[in-house]
Amino acid sequence: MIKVSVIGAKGRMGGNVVNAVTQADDTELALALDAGDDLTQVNPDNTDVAVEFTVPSVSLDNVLALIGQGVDVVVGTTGWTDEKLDQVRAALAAAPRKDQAVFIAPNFAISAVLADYFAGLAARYFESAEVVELHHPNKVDAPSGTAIHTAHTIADARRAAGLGPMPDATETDGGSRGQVIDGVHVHAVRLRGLNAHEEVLLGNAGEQLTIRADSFDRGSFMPGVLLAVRSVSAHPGLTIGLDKFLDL
Ligand SMILES: NC(=O)c1ccc[n+]([C@@H]2O[C@H](COP(=O)([O-])OP(=O)(O)OC[C@H]3O[C@@H](n4cnc5c(N)ncnc54)[C@H](O)[C@@H]3O)[C@@H](O)[C@H]2O)c1
Ligand SMILES: O=C(O)C1=N[C@H](C(=O)O)CCC1
Repeated sequence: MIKVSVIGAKGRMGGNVVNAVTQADDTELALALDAGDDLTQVNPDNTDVAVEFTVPSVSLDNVLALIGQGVDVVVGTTGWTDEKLDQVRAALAAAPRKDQAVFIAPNFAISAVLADYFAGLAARYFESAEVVELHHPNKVDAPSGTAIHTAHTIADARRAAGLGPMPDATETDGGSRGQVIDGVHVHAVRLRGLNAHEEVLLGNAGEQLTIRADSFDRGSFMPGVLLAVRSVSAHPGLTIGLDKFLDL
């Protein structure tokens, strides 16, 4: 049995992870912690893998503390920057165990992982590409971590193909053209009734390809979370993206 502690256990995602870990045959719930709880309770005696779903403002500190406690960590919280990732790598280099592992996924839903992958395959064939992400209005960050990741995926593919900037005659923009991430426009919608959705629009003269992923409920993330829990310890160091654990 894999002993799993959940950080952010009272949250929308953390609560689902508690249930998923309790119900799976090969995992058992160790500690369920939330804001105000002492993370030093989490240690290799009671925990193999800690799963962290909190808020972007606290996630880095939590992950650094968990690394220091000697456990492997699966992270779903958004808000990761290159600087924060470097701090995780440095902490892993100084970790109590030399084979310690941290896994971070912008999105654990197979539909979203594949949408990102397909966008990377398609991007080099199109003049234009934009990302629209649509989420529930309780989400605190915009654009979504998934959309930021997809924008970089598209930009990397365009660079590798030698594509230049996208056509765009816009001269005035009060914000309507969205946030530009790595040269890709990203638009965020917050709407009651939605959960987590992403559309990648790719255009050429006279044609369009749309790649869309919809997570209608948070259960859609749980197979990916469990896959990460089962896989993380075999991948020492920092790994980013569920595609690394899939045979794509
Ligand atoms: N990777 C994915 O597939 C995926 C899917 C859904 C959501 N998310 C991300 O996961 C994060 C959480 O989303 P949510 O909808 O569950 O949010 P939420 O607000 O429902 O839950 C966050 C929880 O974290 C707790 N928390 C706050 N500070 C804490 C601290 N210092 N220590 C421990 N717990 C603390 C809160 O009390 C709350 O219970 C967000 O960043 C969201 O974007 C990722
Ligand atoms: O509901 C959220 O919040 C989600 N956050 C992640 C993101 O920002 O990409 C994943 C999708 C759901």
